Amino acid sequence: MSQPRRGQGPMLSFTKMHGLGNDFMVVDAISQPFRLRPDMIRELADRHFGIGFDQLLVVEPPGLPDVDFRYRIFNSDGSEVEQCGNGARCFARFVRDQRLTNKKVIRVQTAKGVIELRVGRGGMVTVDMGVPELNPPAIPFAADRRKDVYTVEVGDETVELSAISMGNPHGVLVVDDVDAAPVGELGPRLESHPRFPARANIGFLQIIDRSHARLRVFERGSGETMACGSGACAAVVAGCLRGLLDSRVDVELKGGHLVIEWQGEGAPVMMEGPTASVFEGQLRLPGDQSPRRRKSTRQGDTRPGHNRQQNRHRQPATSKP
Ligand SMILES: N[C@H](CCC[C@H](N)C(=O)O)C(=O)O
Repeated sequence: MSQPRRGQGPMLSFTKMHGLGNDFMVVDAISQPFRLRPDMIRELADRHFGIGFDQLLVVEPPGLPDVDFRYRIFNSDGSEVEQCGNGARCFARFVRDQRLTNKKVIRVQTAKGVIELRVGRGGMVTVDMGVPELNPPAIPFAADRRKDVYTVEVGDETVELSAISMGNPHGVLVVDDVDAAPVGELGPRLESHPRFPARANIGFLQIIDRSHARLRVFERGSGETMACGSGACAAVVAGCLRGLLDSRVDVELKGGHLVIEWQGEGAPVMMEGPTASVFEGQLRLPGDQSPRRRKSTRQGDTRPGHNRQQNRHRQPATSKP
């Protein structure tokens, strides 16, 4: 890991937050200029040489008439993605803490649509995560037709998983014991499996009873996290599709509990959980904000989830000045 370049650019204010230990650097890009290339995001995400976070969340002015903010999400590998459930709850708390709004029902535009955040008491936030997408091409997942459970070859193994999009792609396996689940071995192999052309978040779901479950998630672009909000939503959808869960489920993750509700196909998934604001900080951005010339001229796909390490030529994560 190269040492972070000494900053010569402007100071950037940020807030460190988390939802059940899924942690975020949150930036108000409305009140301050903000440009970060994927390589800079990776440096800041590093838990030894940088700030350390699973995702960077960016608050931008709305791009649609009936929306309060635009919500951009970057994984620790620098890839920009479509959804972050734990991040959405922290986003709602952040924009109120920073006095960017005093609304208690906040509509935000993500890369894949509009979600609604409802601020409750004591840092609790409920998010309408939208209607889950089950049609393979829209997930995206390679399959000749839609099924509740797919059989996927992984090396010389065969696994059964559900494929669901919550705006971002998820694969969900049902296991007997999450503590014994091969998250570290199978997670990365499925995250980058060819049947998930935009990669995927991989959930390992243990059913306790019809209204209680345990879950671990190997996240796309960040590895295993303490919690994954969109992953909990996808897991409950998978459990319901398999006839294993009822419509309201307490999901226990490593970092704590989320309550997920889904009334069935065509209905949105509702997620309720806590938020925490840990500290505020400032950093001096590197002065060199122009896109860096790289030896490899490989042009990567700039769609969410496609920005892998070797693709350095994405447009920097910028907000309109
Ligand atoms: N790694 C995810 C984004 C963050 C999702 C997670 N932190 C959540 O709470 O939903 C992806 O690449 O789609």
